[in-house]
Order: sequence, then structure tokens, then C-alpha cells
Amino acid sequence: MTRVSVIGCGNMGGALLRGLARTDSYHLTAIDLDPDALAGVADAADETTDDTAAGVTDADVVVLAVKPNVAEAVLGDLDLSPDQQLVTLAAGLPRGFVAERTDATVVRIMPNLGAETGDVAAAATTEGLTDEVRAMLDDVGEFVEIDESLMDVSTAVNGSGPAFAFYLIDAMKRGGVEGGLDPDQAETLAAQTFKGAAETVLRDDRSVDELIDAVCSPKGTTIEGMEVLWDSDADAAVVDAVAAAEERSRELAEAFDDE
Ligand SMILES: NC(=O)C1=CN([C@@H]2O[C@H](COP(=O)(O)OP(=O)(O)OC[C@H]3O[C@@H](n4cnc5c(N)ncnc54)[C@H](OP(=O)(O)O)[C@@H]3O)[C@@H](O)[C@H]2O)C=CC1
Ligand SMILES: O=C(O)[C@@H]1CCC=N1
Repeated sequence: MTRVSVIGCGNMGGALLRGLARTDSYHLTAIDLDPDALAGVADAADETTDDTAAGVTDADVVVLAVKPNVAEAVLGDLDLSPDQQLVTLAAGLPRGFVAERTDATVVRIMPNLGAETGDVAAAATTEGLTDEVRAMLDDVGEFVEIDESLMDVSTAVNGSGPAFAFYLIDAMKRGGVEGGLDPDQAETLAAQTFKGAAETVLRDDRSVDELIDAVCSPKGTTIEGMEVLWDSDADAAVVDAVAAAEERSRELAEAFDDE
């Protein structure tokens, strides 16, 4: 049983707690100053507390899931030992900044909200990554190991990515509603279509172009829609969205350069 303490039980910390709670492999301590946040994860956690120092004492793994601007203050409250692992997931927060402020082994990861359902797409720095954290990430979805220099782009693609995907699902839903579908049914059909398409890309050996081809019957319906997309700048807009989020991650990191 791995003892995991999560500091900051909002959107991301909460999703991770709920994802880990789906297995029986973890003793979970939820730490937050906000009683409402603790109440929101009470079902998933074995213990909840607003006492950060006490909440991390017995932890094998401590997850720092607060906003980047409060991370330094929280680190100041921690007194971890070298046999403990500290996982930081704050956007832009450099691994070294955290490692300089703790004796624990530090790994930086970029997860996403998919952790809640066991569908996380996460990146982890090779530096500081232990088998214990690899097992945790495996338990909540898929992860890749990357050099920290690629963390900004990972933050954009898989950290911010769910928001971009929600936006695209909503556009597909709108198309359905405009054609007369009930909004709830259109949302189900659009979201399930994205889910199925993602599964196909992950499991099928064919390239994305080959898969598009497999849906396009000659002189059928799909090719008419694909012609509209190919003639548009929709793909460029998505690439630009990723670039903007990546740039913002770099800016957030700059704030820690002077400290
Ligand atoms: N949201 C996402 O999809 C993702 C977020 N992240 C990263 O996760 C981190 C958290 O983001 P998110 O979950 O969205 O933020 P939230 O604001 O939803 O959650 C942060 C939680 O931490 C609490 N908190 C603030 N200060 C302290 C403290 N000193 N000790 C304990 N808890 C504290 C907050 O309470 P209060 O509200 O009262 O301040 C809040 O409940 C960020 O660094 C972000 O970059 C990474 C990947 C994806
Ligand atoms: O928007 C943010 O800054 C955080 C990091 C990745 C997802 N949410």
C-alpha cells in the first residue's frame, strides 16, 4: 500500500485523488486549506486535513497540486526526507526550483483531468522519476517520460489539451443541434464519437490519414465534410492554440528564474 498525500484538492488534485481511489493500492491523504475542497474529495480520500505538515509526515509520495504562485509558500511548510518522493505538477514550475527547497526526490509531471476516470495523458521528467510514481501514473492512465525542456509543450498538448478537446466536442454538438438533434443526445453522440476515435488512434496501427480514409466512403457523406475541413484553417487554429499555451507555460516559468 503506497501512502500518497495530495496538497491542493481542487480540479487537478481532486481528479488525481479520485483516479487513485479507483484502485485499492493507495492510502490517500487529502490536504487543503479550503474545507469545501476537502469535502469535495472526502469520498475518495482515506483522510482529510488542513494541516499540511502533519498530512505529509507518513507519506511515501507527496503531490504538490496547488497553483504555481503558492507553491513556494507550501514548500516552506514541508520538511520531507530523502526517502520521500515529491511530485510537482504545477504549470511552469521548474523541477530544480522545487528540488532546491526539499530533501525529497523530486519529479515534475504534467497530468490532466482524465486522471479521474483512469484516462490521464501525462508526461513525467526522466529526472527524479521512480518506479513508485511510474506505477501511480500507470494506475490512472498513460504516461510518457520526457526531458524537462519539453514540459512547456506537454503542458499545452496534454495539460491544457482537455479544454481544447471540450471545445471541439462542443462544436460537433452544435452541428448536431443545428440539424435538429436534442442537445443532450447531440452531446452524447459527439463526446462518445471523440472517445471512440481516440481509442481507435491509440489501438489501431493505421496512420490518422489512413483512418480518415477508412471513414470516407467513395462519393459518400464524410468526404463532403472533410473537404470543408481541409479547405479551412481549423488545423492551424489548433496548432496555434497549442503554441499559445506553450508560450504561457514558458512565461510562468520565467517568474521562477529571479527567485
Ligand atoms: N486544472 C487542470 O486541468 C490542471 C492543472 N494543473 C496544475 O495543477 C495545479 C492546481 O490547479 P487546479 O487544480 O486547477 O487549481 P484549483 O484552484 O482548482 O486547486 C488548488 C487547490 O489548492 C488549494 N490551496 C491553495 N493554497 C493552499 C495551501 N497553502 N495548502 C493547501 N491547499 C492550498 C486551493 O484552495 P483555494 O481555492 O481556497 O485557494 C484549491 O482548493 C496548478 O499548479 C496547475 O498548473 C496541471 C494539469 C492540469
Ligand atoms: O491552465 C493551466 O494553467 C493549467 C495547467 C494545464 C491545465 N491547466
